Amino acid sequence: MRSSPPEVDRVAASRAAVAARRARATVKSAIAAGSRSPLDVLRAAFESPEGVEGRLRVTEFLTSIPAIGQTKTARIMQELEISPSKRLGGLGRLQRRRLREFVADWVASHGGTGDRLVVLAGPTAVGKGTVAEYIRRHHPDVRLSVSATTRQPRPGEVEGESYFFVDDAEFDRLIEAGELLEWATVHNASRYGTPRKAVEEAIAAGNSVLLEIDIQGARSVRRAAPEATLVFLLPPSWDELVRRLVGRGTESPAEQQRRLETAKVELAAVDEFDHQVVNHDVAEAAQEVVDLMRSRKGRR
Ligand SMILES: Nc1nc2c(ncn2[C@@H]2O[C@H](COP(=O)(O)OP(=O)(O)O)[C@@H](O)[C@H]2O)c(=O)[nH]1
Ligand SMILES: Nc1ncnc2c1ncn2[C@@H]1O[C@H](COP(=O)(O)OP(=O)(O)O)[C@@H](O)[C@H]1O
Repeated sequence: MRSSPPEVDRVAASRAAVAARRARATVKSAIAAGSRSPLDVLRAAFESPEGVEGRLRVTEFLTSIPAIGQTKTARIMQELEISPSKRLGGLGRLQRRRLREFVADWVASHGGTGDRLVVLAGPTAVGKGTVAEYIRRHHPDVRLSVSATTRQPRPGEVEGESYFFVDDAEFDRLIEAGELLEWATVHNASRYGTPRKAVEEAIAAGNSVLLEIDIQGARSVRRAAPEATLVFLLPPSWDELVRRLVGRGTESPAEQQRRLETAKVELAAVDEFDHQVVNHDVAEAAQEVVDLMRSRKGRR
């Protein structure tokens, strides 16, 4: 005999589903923030397949691990021969073993001492902004530094998200007070600088921070923080760089010409950098940068 009308059952079931989703989100954030080891989550999932951890999809679990994005997850799933719909609790014995071995290797080679401060620089229009934006959207564990600038906001740009827009007097004050980790005048136009405090606080809290700045700024960071990792974003070819600059259509032909002259000089700086990433495809370049943020073996 029913003890409650069907609507009550439905409400209770949907409440339970929301609670279960929340619980899974909590586990994922804990993995992403590094406060819970992925191996510990696997152990819990295999012990009680119907528990929160056991109900996590393998894809959700993998993408929660810092430096594993969607592209890499798809590749791992294929290698481990696990279908994308599988939950951790629903894996067979062989799949469990393969996944555990994979995660143990990953933790051993990526855990703990990842490179915390990473600079992404490169010539004009190579795609720095595009790759940084992709990382912001797909890798929420990576903190992107928000620069201060004296340039005017463009339509759609948000104060404190795109930049901190300040006037010349305030920028002078920031420099004098030592509040900038580095700063530079970019494209002979406006001044841009990295607020020091936000970077230091994020690193102290155990987060990785990415600075998308120009090449002069990258050199200043190297002086101020020698432990930082410098990544140079390269275009697939010179012609493609020209196409991207022209295609973006945000500069006049004269300004484009000037920037291309600067780009030639900047490309010569590539050897000063720890790593080079070619921006063929935005998602792949972003994944490479994120991987470098964690790899201990990556440094030259
Ligand atoms: N040194 C330095 N360069 C920055 C900083 N923030 C942005 N930049 C660089 O300033 C340049 C101009 O950026 P932006 O005004 O967004 O214009 P866009 O590159 O033409 O879209 C880019 O090369 C950025 O990498 C910063 O804090 N410090
Ligand atoms: N991998 C890519 N393939 C094709 N076009 C790209 C790629 N990355 C960026 N772009 C395009 O190139 C132009 C310049 O990119 P942008 O991010 O503004 O460069 P930067 O910040 O280095 O000056 C933009 O129009 C952008 O959409």
